[in-house]
Amino acid sequence: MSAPPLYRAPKSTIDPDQSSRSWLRRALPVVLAHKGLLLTSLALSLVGLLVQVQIPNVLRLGIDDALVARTAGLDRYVWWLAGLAVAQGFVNYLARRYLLRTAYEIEYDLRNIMYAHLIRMPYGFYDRVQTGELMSRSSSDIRAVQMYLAFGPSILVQCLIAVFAFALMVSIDPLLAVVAMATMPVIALMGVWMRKAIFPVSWLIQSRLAQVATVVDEAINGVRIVKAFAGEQRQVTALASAADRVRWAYRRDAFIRSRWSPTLENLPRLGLAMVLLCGGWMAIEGHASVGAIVAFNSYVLMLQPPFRMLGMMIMMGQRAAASAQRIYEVLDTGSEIAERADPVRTGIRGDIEFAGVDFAYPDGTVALRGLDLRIPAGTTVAVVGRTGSGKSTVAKLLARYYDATAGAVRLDGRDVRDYALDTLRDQVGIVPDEPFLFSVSIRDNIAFGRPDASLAEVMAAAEAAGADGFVRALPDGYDTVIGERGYTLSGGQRQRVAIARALLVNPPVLVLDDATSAVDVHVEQRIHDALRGLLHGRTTIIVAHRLSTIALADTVVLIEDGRVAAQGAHAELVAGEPRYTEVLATMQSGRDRVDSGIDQGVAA
Ligand SMILES: Nc1ncnc2c1ncn2[C@@H]1O[C@H](COP(=O)(O)OP(=O)(O)OP(=O)(O)O)[C@@H](O)[C@H]1O
Repeated sequence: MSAPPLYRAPKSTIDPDQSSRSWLRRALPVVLAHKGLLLTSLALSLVGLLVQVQIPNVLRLGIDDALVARTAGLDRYVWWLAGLAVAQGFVNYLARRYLLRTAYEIEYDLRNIMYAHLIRMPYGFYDRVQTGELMSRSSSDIRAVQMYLAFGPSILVQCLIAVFAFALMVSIDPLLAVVAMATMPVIALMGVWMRKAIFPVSWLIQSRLAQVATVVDEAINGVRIVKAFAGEQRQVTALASAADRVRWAYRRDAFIRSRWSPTLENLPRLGLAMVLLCGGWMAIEGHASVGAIVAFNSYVLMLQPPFRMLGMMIMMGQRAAASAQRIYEVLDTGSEIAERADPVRTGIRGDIEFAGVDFAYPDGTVALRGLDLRIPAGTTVAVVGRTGSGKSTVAKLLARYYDATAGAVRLDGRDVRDYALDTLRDQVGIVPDEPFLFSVSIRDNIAFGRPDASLAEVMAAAEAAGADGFVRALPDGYDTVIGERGYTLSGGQRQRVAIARALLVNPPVLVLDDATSAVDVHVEQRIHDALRGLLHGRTTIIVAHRLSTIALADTVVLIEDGRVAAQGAHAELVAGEPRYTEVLATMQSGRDRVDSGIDQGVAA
């Protein structure tokens, strides 16, 4: 069995109780958790800047002293300039390394915070949201926020060059310094306008990218259905129309960027012309040196890259704000299935009671109406009923996938809401009719609930579930890695692996929700024989669509329209409950078509 990968928990969390705060304040803990790295990178950037702003000054002294006045040798200034350039390059390299490390640490944390939240969300949440939407919030939205959180402070530090350059220019010539920086207030104003214009488009882009992800996700996951109904062209058209909506949003974005960015970047260049005009006039009049004009020129040029980045940062900021809100929407969705403060963690015997249980799914569909049912520990009950009558819902409430709208579901006399969720789900094993398998080995699939199980235990569970024979015949036996979702196995084989998975955990309450529907009657018979031994002492609920399955149970519960219509031994119900015989007849006619009536004999 492969060793579980190491897990490093995120160093911080995003508190859901602070939804009124600005997105940046809420994200601050994630940044501050890496403040050591971030501050080192910012400090290094600052040192780089301090070195950089010295360069024009040395140039000025070189020109004025070595070229114009000839009071000093040129080589000294050349060495100084070369030394400063090398020092600046080295410091910038270090700053960038630290900055990128900060960025990826922040991304790691954000991803893990999001995933830890998603994986704990209840069934009801996943009924409502689309996978593609969640995928895009967990990937591109997180990337957008990470970029801004890590690179934003660094760009702001870079922009400090304006302050340093201004200070140095003032020390050389205050009047010329004011002229060189005259465009700065206009730049600040434009930045504010641009932010306002770009935010709605950023929001649109991110939500439309999520729509594309949803179309792709459904088409890939449903590719077998798409092909079965020759729906390829329809899917291509659906994607094209989603992609077209993204393209429209990106074009709006590009339009806004192309209108504002060049102006924002080039405004400092206007400063160049003004320096030449005023500085040139002052030099002619003898109020300024040629070296000072060259230095001012360099300073103004030096301002351009940070201001280009400032424009980018404003765009990034708006995209990050939109993305952060999309991430917070998920993080702020609380789990409706909450544990009480001091949950019960004791094991159970398996007494089950539904007392006046009403239940409606989050979309309002009423599934159970005043359901009363008692299943004593250690018994096996078959639940039958027409399709949609509420059989699977009974199982889902038992394991607290959902909570009852009214009434109570009790295990050993205690409300299921009193138990710790992991305790409850360890005690109640559910095998659904369409099991999900992971793209790992069969052994790891069976051992999913007990990763520490030995191979012998895995094989014993597989044997009981009737899976051992076909697994041994696979090329790598239990080590065979199955294709995505187990599609390289047949439906019946997948079901048997899922039964083995539940049996390995050996829960005191086992629910088989039509778990052998895709297995042929002979194999089902063998599984039942094995289960009969294993079911002993365990409370078992079998949602049954076959007479052969019902034969396993001590009692049968007939569910109609979300309530218990009748309960008793199979023979009693057949004798005295016409609704039961009606349901059996419909089950049987459906089965007959599948099994050619083979299993009628089993029930008899
Ligand atoms: N996730 C869901 N969201 C909304 N409604 C649901 C959901 N799951 C089931 N339902 C509805 O709840 C009712 C009961 O469903 P349930 O799955 O319990 O029926 P069932 O008796 O197990 O049916 P079947 O024998 O076909 O599996 C049905 O009307 C169904 O449409």
